[in-house]
Amino acid sequence: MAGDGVEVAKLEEKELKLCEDQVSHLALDIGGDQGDEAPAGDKHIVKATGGGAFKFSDLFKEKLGIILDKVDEMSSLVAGANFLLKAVHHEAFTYMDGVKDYVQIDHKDLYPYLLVNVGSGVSMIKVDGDNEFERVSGTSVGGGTFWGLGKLLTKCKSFDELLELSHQGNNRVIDMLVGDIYGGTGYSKIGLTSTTIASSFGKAVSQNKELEDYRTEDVARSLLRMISNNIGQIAYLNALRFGLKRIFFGGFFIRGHEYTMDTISVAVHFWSNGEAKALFLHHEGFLGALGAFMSYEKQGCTDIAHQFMEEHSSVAKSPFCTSDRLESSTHTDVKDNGCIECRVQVRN
Ligand SMILES: Nc1ncnc2c1ncn2[C@@H]1O[C@H](COP(=O)(O)OP(=O)(O)OP(=O)(O)O)[C@@H](O)[C@H]1O
Ligand SMILES: CC(C)(CO)[C@@H](O)C(=O)NCCC(=O)O
Repeated sequence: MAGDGVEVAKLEEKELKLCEDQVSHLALDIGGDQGDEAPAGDKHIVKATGGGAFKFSDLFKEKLGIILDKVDEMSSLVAGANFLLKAVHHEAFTYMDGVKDYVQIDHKDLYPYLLVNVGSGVSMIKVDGDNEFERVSGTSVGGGTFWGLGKLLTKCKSFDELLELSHQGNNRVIDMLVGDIYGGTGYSKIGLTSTTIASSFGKAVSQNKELEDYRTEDVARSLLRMISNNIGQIAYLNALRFGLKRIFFGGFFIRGHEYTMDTISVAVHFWSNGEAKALFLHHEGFLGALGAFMSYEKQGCTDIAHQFMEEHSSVAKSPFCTSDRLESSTHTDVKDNGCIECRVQVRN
């Protein structure tokens, strides 16, 4: 926490509970010592979105004297994605076979697109314009499933550890491939190569092994492939359903992890017969927070949003300008743990 700014960090729910005391310094830094029972008129208002804005509303109010001004989760995600896609030059990229290719988006040709936000669960949103969108689908098999099942199966203590394990693993040890079923060959007549996964975790059925007999690396790898594949497939089917040519994937699950992006890309490529491409967002984990922040402007409180843009953009007046400076600024603030540190001057 800096004296003149606010640091944004991602915390899991259990971490938030553990660090109530530390977080209370936030209140002191923003508003001075108001004590636990600050009078309502003196309380500070902070934009917040997602389930946490509801769930932790009382905690913030009682412990920190901060009122969470709730911004709709889907609107925030869409506003954040639209903003990034218009303002940041190197925001969207494809990822295939280890190659990251930045895609230049023509602002006039941005809509419609499918936004797939992979957090604990997955939301799929058809975006038709600046504030025009519809959540068209979702799946409960998302980042929380990977982390939750992964934790149980591998006894990992952190998400990063689980990702690292998956990086070292070989999914062929546990997944049943088409080749395993077809005696080493593929089923080319219906477009299935011998290495296509026929059944995730399917080999475990006949191998007569206990969980302990598998390497945790291989378990983590199969799990990551299963979930990423499934998300890629459902996303593509929804894009097809609405004739959308672009699918942008965001959410904290992705974390720029190569294998996750590669699997999602392969799934989209496979199901679309190579016609569609998965696009990833450089600032994928912060769409909602950014969108909530942008809502200051919608409310007519242009000062804060504009000030932010003035500090980060070469074209001061327009929050939707193309700006390499914004990009380089956020780049330098990306920390080792994947968090972006964002300092915003708060005016009294
Ligand atoms: N360091 C980390 N610790 C915990 N989870 C992480 C971490 N890094 C990435 N993740 C992934 O991010 C997911 C949570 O993402 P995010 O914070 O965007 O979602 P959420 O807001 O909890 O969920 P939802 O969007 O469904 O409301 C986790 O389930 C996990 O898969
Ligand atoms: C419930 C939300 C929107 C909360 O962010 C998210 O976790 C989600 O989209 N879950 C998937 C729910 C479903 O559509 O099956």
